[in-house]
Amino acid sequence: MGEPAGIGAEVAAKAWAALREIPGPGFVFLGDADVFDGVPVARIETPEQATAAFPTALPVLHAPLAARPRPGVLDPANAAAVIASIENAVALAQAGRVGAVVTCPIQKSVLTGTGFPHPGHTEFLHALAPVAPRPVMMLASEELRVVPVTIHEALASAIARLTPGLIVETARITHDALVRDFGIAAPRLAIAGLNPHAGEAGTMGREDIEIVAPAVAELQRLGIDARGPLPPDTMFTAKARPRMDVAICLYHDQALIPIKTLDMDGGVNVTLGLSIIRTSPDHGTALDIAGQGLADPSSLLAALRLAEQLAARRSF
Ligand SMILES: NC(=O)C1=CN([C@@H]2O[C@H](COP(=O)(O)OP(=O)(O)OC[C@H]3O[C@@H](n4cnc5c(N)ncnc54)[C@H](O)[C@@H]3O)[C@@H](O)[C@H]2O)C=CC1
Ligand SMILES: NCC(=O)COP(=O)(O)O
Repeated sequence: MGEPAGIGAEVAAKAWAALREIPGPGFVFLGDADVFDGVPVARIETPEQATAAFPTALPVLHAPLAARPRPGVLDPANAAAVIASIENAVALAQAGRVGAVVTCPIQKSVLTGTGFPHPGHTEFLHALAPVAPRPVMMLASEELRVVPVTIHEALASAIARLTPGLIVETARITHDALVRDFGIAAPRLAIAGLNPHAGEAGTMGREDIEIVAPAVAELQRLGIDARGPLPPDTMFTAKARPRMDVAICLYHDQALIPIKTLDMDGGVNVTLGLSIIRTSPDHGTALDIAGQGLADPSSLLAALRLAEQLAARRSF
């Protein structure tokens, strides 16, 4: 469902309209059926009914919101329903009743404002369905995959928390997921440096020498094809991108700026290190355009396509 005041329901309805006549499993919306205006909705009782309903109506497992949503106007009264829809989706995936969870964007500050302890889906989903020791966020598009080692935290604390161990653990989880879920036999990892020019031999910061380089050495010792620390300003160029299967970046924006700049429409957020499959569009709640019919469903469609491919690989 995502944030009810955002564009989640609009892109879900547009994605349904785009997919309804295409053979495939379809999807079921977990949330309030009454948020859809001018869209045929099928209130189904079980997720198993979704595929049959999909060609004629948007299947919804109805769970009412506490307050009627107003586009662009956040209401903490609906936070519990937003959280419950994520929990319910995960429970259905854990029970094998759906192949994957595709989340619509949440307004993180609203949830944390009500005492929700997780900074984003990624951390919450890992608390619900962990496999690896930590959650890993990957954003993937046709021409680039990126992973931020630190995720939803202030830049100062992200830098303070960097250790060789954290980089190695994140890179190993990423490597294993690329092998298992993406079918890449020997993934090539490009590890970003932290400082300008990857520290310029220590003259612009010691972190690249003391934290990143030892992590790269350890990954190489483990037999992983890892290179770095690479100067962050040139590692994403058109010539450099084909030389990597994933860029391991050190903080959120180092990873997300290049991929969103290159392909905001085709980018998909995938959580690694879970027992279930989870994808999501790369964009947020877009409160500034909510309720105006302007929201582009491309990234949600890409997230649905990738979820289907990953589920097929795990033989759902
Ligand atoms: N997976 C998730 O739950 C995510 C949630 N968010 C949350 O979304 C909220 C807003 O974040 P922002 O940084 O403002 O990013 P945003 O992606 O919501 O919006 C940035 C700009 O892109 C436009 N935009 C976004 N998606 C669009 C679409 N599908 N079609 C047309 N235009 C679109 C918006 O109108 C806005 O001008 C924050 O609370 C953030 O935490 C952000 C990213 C992912
Ligand atoms: N900017 C990406 C993002 O915030 C996605 O977070 P999550 O809610 O998927 O963990």
